[in-house]
Amino acid sequence: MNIALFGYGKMGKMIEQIALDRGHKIVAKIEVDTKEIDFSQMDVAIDFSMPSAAYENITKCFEHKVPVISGTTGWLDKFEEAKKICTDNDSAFIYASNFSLGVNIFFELNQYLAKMMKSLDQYKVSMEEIHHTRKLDEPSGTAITLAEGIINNSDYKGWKLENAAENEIPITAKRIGMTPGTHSIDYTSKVDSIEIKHTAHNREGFALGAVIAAEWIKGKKGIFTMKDVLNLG
Ligand SMILES: NC(=O)C1=CN([C@@H]2O[C@H](COP(=O)(O)OP(=O)(O)OC[C@H]3O[C@@H](n4cnc5c(N)ncnc54)[C@H](OP(=O)(O)O)[C@@H]3O)[C@@H](O)[C@H]2O)C=CC1
Ligand SMILES: O=C(O)C1=N[C@H](C(=O)O)C[C@H](O)C1
Repeated sequence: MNIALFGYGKMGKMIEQIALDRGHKIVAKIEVDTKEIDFSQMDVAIDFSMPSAAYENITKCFEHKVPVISGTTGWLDKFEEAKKICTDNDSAFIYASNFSLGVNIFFELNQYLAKMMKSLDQYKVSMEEIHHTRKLDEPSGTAITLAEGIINNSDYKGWKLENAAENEIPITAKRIGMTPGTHSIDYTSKVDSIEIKHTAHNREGFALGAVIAAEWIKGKKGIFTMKDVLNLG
């Protein structure tokens, strides 16, 4: 399969390696806002660029009917517009705040736990995410997905990084060294705590998930999620 990489930083380089190992060809590596891009050879585009660049990269691909796997976080204020452009152009799209198998299982576990805790008012939820110091956005896209998973299955109405109200999930974002990505959710009562946690040991899981998603989406049309790709029920 011919893959185009939009963004050739930490993730782009790791995706390239995994894609080559799995027998794919990299037909473009786009690092800046290039005007002259040849879309004709691309079976699938994978965007791991920057919050400020993702929307334009993704929608340009849709206009050329190239399916997109989008891992860039921090641009979701334009997500609905991007989905519309995908549909209008009969293209295909998967956005995931986290492409790793482990985190996608963790997303399911988080929702299950939120349902169980919904009626237990004695427990208060909080979340912590830790990433490397080069990360541009906070909280992480993964933390936002986790918060949405709780909000959709409980009486919590939103999330906040600071000064969360009683019905909002407080999220703490820490930036420490080279940390690839650690997310934990804590329910605390006066007598005990329940914590679930996912720790990425490196970026390989994210990159492999993105390549698997690219393989899965080739030839499809529409908007999908990693739950479709991984058959997680
Ligand atoms: N969904 C997931 O599973 C994961 C998502 N991410 C997200 O992916 C994104 C990238 O992460 P990471 O690779 O670590 O970041 P890096 O900063 O290492 O790489 C980003 C790259 O994008 C390049 N870039 C800048 N402008 C553009 C543009 N207009 N078009 C294309 N590329 C451009 C940068 O070039 P230059 O340096 O020259 O500016 C840089 O090489 C982040 O948003 C991160 O949060 C990361 C890991 C997993
Ligand atoms: O920027 C990163 O590094 C990561 N970003 C994603 C996020 O914002 O959740 C996924 C992963 O945690 C690594």
